Amino acid sequence: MKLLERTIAEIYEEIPEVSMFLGDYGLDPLERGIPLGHWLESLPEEIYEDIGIDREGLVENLEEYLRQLEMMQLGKLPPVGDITIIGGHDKSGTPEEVRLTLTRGSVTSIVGPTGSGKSRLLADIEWMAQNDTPTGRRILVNGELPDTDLRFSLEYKLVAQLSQNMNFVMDTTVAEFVAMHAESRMVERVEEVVREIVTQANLLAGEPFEATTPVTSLSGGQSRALMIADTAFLSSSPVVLIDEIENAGIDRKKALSLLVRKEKIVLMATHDPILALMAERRLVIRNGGILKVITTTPKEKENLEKLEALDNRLLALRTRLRSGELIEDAG
Ligand SMILES: Nc1ncnc2c1ncn2[C@@H]1O[C@H](COP(=O)(O)OP(=O)(O)OP(=O)(O)O)[C@@H](O)[C@H]1O
Repeated sequence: MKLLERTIAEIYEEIPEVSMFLGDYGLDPLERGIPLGHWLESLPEEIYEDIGIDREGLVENLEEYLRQLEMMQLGKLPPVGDITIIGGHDKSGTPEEVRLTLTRGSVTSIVGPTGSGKSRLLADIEWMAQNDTPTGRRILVNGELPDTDLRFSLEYKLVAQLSQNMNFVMDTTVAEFVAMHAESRMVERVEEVVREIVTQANLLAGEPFEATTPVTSLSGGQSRALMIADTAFLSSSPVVLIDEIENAGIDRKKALSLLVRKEKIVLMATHDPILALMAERRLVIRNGGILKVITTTPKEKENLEKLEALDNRLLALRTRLRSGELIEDAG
């Protein structure tokens, strides 16, 4: 039920801080058996004039206060060190014999044909599934069942998603955009953090951009680089899910190492062999289930270097193509 529809007595009982919030405005409801919304409506105009805020403003401030309160309480929760995926079943109901723990600072790739269930696995993690999704999987946090409040909290996000397309609609500069995020995260030294994020994003992006560039004029690669740096530095979510980072015109290796350095648990669904081998483990999905868990072998890591050399050659060809050259020698 919405806050304003609940009685003041109920609210005070559950969230005593609300009486402190109202007290700061010199408000102290005597009759507490009525809904908070009714009481606020019943207050004469002069009172709102005295406290210098109208009813909507007061309600907005109360909502913001409650959001911050919730974040502070969540901040006191023990940090997430690892998550565990406990297998359910595939699309045919065959049990998935898996119990897999992913720790901070690790990268896991998810591979499998289209429609095999890669996104479903990411969604199970995002929702901290408890045998209540089509796969029957369960997700543990720090080896334990996650708190129900945590599961359904709007503020606490276990997962930050990086999707292929970033569509900026606001007319702000890069610096303003990042500063807004930093402020909403209640970060201190906002300017310093903004500078760091823009620098890091520039290291990932093929073409440089400035803090003063409007976000709407960033290229696909630049905006993706910005979102990755922003997530690494500002997102409090311990888990980062990446869907198809390929073709984004960014340095994928640096992007991953930036996220790992920030101690995230990174999972990425990918069809790109370079990305798949950069991960230390890959989950092979088939028919909705985790078929195999492969640890990247030393031989594969060696091959990674060859694949990167190949990729660089392709990249060079792409650059030549773009600049209008003939590609008669593909070497
Ligand atoms: N174990 C399962 N049991 C039942 N349904 C499942 C299971 N796993 C996945 N599904 C369902 O199968 C469908 C396809 O899965 P999903 O979209 O995750 O595939 P995908 O591998 O991400 O595909 P793409 O590569 O095309 O994005 C979805 O409707 C999903 O809910």
